[in-house]
Amino acid sequence: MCTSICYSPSDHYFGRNLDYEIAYGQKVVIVPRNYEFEYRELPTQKSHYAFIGVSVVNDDYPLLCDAINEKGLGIAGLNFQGPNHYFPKMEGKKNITSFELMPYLLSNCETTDDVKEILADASILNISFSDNLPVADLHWILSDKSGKSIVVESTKSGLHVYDNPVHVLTNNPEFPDQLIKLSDYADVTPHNPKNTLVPNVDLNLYSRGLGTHHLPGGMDSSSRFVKVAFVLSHAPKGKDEAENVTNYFHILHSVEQPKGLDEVEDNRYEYTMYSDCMNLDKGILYFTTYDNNRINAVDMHKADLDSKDLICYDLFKKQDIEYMN
Ligand SMILES: C[C@H](CCC(=O)NCCS(=O)(=O)O)[C@H]1CC[C@H]2[C@@H]3[C@H](O)C[C@@H]4C[C@H](O)CC[C@]4(C)[C@H]3C[C@H](O)[C@]12C
Repeated sequence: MCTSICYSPSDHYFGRNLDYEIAYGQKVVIVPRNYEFEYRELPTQKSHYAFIGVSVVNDDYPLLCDAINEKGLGIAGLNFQGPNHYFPKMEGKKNITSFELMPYLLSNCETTDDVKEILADASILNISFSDNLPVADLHWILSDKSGKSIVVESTKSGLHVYDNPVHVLTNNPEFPDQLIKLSDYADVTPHNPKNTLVPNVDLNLYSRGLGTHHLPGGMDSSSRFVKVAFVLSHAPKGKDEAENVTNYFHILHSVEQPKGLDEVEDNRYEYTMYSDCMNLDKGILYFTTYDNNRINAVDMHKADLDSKDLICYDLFKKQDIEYMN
């Protein structure tokens, strides 16, 4: 399972929990403006907007998991196995493979409105990056620094772009169905509940937090969608960058998966491998990993963004405990 959010207290903070059981050797990667992109069915691009994200690098190609560009547009790919459907090459359409979608949009768009325009005549092409890598069944959340979010899904009925008023995405089912399920929890509240059950009886509200009694807590996609939408929508605004980044990670970590709870096959468990937080306004990527709770950061504007070569930083680190005595 994975969860992605955009939190907008003043600046806009975008990112995700990547929950899975297979490590692909992801790194933090900066793709500078003059790194050349060759597409399968679109013209080669010698220069474009720069971006930063988490990526697998294969044959010097950035296979992105999530990233933001220098104009403040963010995108993350989350598993969507089942409803997902990609297409063979279609005449009269922009044919974009699933692994090209992120670099193509980040290279060419500043806002989610630009993305809607560019995808109006697009189709996702069913081609893998190489014979030894499977096609990833994904849907995508995109957010921009004006505070808008959208979701892109390719299903048998075609390519769909939905406005995302809750700024949250998890996995199945399709996005409109996830939104509908929020109604089942419309009365969940941070306040202690009013007794409307037996108003004539003086109930002993025996605990704090009873307004969240019905909030789901499962690892499944729908439960995480509802829980993180609630946590995000009630999150406080911090007074500075450090406070906002701290708030952001508390929101995402409210739906993180510890090892041992989500068995995907005998004795093999999905867990939250990393969580990232990308400031869309400042171009800084913050991250924590399963084994390292410290918040690490990479600022894209401190790198040479006019370079032609990928710039990589380690993502997975050892635990870093500050012993006090
Ligand atoms: C597994 C990741 C999604 C995490 C997620 O949504 N988990 C929920 C699982 S489930 O619903 O409960 O089954 C996805 C997100 C981005 C994906 C990667 C990116 O698409 C980049 C390449 C694309 C290649 O085709 C496959 C390797 C790959 C490196 C992908 C591996 C894997 O599919 C990733 C890492």
